[in-house]
Amino acid sequence: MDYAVEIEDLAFSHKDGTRALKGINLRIKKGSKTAILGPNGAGKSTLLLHLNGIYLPQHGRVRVMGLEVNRENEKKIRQTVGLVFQDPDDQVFCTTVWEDVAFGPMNFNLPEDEVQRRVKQALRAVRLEGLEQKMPFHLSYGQRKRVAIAGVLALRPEILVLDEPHAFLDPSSKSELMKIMDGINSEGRTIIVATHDVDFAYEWADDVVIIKDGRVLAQGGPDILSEDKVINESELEYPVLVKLFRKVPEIGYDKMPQFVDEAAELIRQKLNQVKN
Ligand SMILES: Nc1ncnc2c1ncn2[C@@H]1O[C@H](COP(=O)(O)OP(=O)(O)OP(=O)(O)O)[C@@H](O)[C@H]1O
Repeated sequence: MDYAVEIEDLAFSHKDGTRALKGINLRIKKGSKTAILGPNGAGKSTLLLHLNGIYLPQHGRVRVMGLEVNRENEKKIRQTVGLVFQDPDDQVFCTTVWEDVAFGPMNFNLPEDEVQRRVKQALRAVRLEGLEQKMPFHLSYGQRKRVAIAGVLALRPEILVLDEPHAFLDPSSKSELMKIMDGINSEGRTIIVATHDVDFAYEWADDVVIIKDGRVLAQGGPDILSEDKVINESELEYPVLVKLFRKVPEIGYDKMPQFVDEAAELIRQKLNQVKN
């Protein structure tokens, strides 16, 4: 099995002494869509910041695409792993949208025509064409978030890491972002998302990692989000579909539905049985 991320016994304390990570062991499959879930303060952001070397391991090790995360590999790591912060205002700072998205590729000294090509493609991917000359400051929050994503996409990272990409986005921007992420994943890139949104994780991810109190509590397919033990220990909630189907066990199902269409089909089958 090929892994995009391999973490062994990672521990990390912040400068004020807060022990944010207390021995994380985790492997994330290459090409997967992985959701990292956990309550506030669980250590998700601290973990993500280790994936592109913003934080370096104080104890244990982190490898991305086989590369050890350490100071010597810093430049390669930043090219391999693109990190989109929770708040776009921590990331978007240039005078125009175009300059902002071009900033990363220019910093890697790519030729001018290659920079132009990448910026154009990244802006197309996040559907921000036509806003190239706007000041990011004059855009909406959701649009600034997409500028931040485009800036990372323009670096063509093999692993894309997003911290709470849905925070403060309206429902249509959320589903648009989901399509953008799926498009990037279909090119074979690994996508890792930290989120509080269990419904999103249940529907979108093919691997779910639950972090609590600086440790990995559980990892597996999205169906782990229907397990009592996992939900009780993690302080998360069941996804809405799971909540609904747990209340009507008489519908009868072999496997808890993961998608609305699947759930609708089960209900339809049950109604037909009743009618006949
Ligand atoms: N820069 C920092 N300095 C000191 N403590 C920090 C810092 N950043 C995070 N922490 C602490 O480390 C722990 C883990 O925080 P982290 O932000 O990684 O959690 P999280 O799971 O991302 O939380 P949330 O879901 O609320 O964003 C928390 O106790 C937090 O207060």
